[in-house]
Amino acid sequence: MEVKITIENLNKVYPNGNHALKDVNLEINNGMFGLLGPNGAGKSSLMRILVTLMQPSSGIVKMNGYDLTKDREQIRSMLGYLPQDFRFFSHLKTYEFLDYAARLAGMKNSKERKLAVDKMLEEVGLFEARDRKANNLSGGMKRRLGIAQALINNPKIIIVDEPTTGLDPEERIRFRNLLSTISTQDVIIILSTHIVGDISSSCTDMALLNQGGLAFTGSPDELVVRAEGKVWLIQATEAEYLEINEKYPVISNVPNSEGWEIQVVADSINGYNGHNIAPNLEHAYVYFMESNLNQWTAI
Ligand SMILES: Nc1ncnc2c1ncn2[C@@H]1O[C@H](COP(=O)(O)OP(=O)(O)OP(=O)(O)O)[C@@H](O)[C@H]1O
Repeated sequence: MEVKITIENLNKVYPNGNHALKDVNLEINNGMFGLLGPNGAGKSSLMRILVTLMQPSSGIVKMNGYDLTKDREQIRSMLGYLPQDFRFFSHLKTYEFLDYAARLAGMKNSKERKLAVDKMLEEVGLFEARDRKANNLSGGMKRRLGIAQALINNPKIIIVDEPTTGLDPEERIRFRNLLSTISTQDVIIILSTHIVGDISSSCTDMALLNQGGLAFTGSPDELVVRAEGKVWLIQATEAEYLEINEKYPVISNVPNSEGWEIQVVADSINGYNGHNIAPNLEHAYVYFMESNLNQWTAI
């Protein structure tokens, strides 16, 4: 079944006057959707509104036709949420914790619950660890238990806030692959992150938030296209390198026999010995962040 979220003219102004979301318009369909932006961009504010933990100041959000502010019961039954600072009760074992989450989600029949908990533990690769204290699991395992509790109620919309922060690369990849697998099951997964790599490898669509405003929506590939002709590979002497470092955002620097081979993101590199190379999403993100926002006309 198709799932759909529409967000119209969404604003959030905190009581102290902080305007955290400014006229956000967005449509999200089945699959994995990446919400990318630097710290303070408004990602968590948007997530908290979507999971009904916070009211918007104005605007309309609909999920499969249900209105976020009027149909809270229906909306909540569709949602699974993994917050950024997810914690466990220290005394619970892994399966006890998931059983508890299942009860909270309204699964009353204990036999059915046990089946669902075991199945979910298998799915997230924690069945072997089911008797371990949840608190003693590794960082990656804790995140996987976090996603398990978000999924136990078969939600149609799964919202995951900064899920890979603090994970080592192997755990990060494993977690991303898990989300990718889930995203094929007729659900929407919204993944909020400031880590570009989380988006490029797994999301079909994305949005870029900056200072509360939506600066880009589309596929990661469409964002990359915007940086075409803006990424340069320069062969520089030591003195040039220092100069270039002052002028442009340097993406990478590799020493070689003639000095440095440097990647920079810039509209042009007057006078230096360099040529354009194909951009990737990280380049595009840096280009976007460094450019004047006016060049990136809001959609
Ligand atoms: N409870 C609050 N009261 C006042 N201002 C807030 C509150 N929560 C967030 N803000 C402000 O709103 C803006 C957006 O914050 P938000 O946490 O949504 O951004 P974010 O993109 O999730 O960043 P981070 O990754 O750092 O959490 C920031 O300027 C922040 O200081």
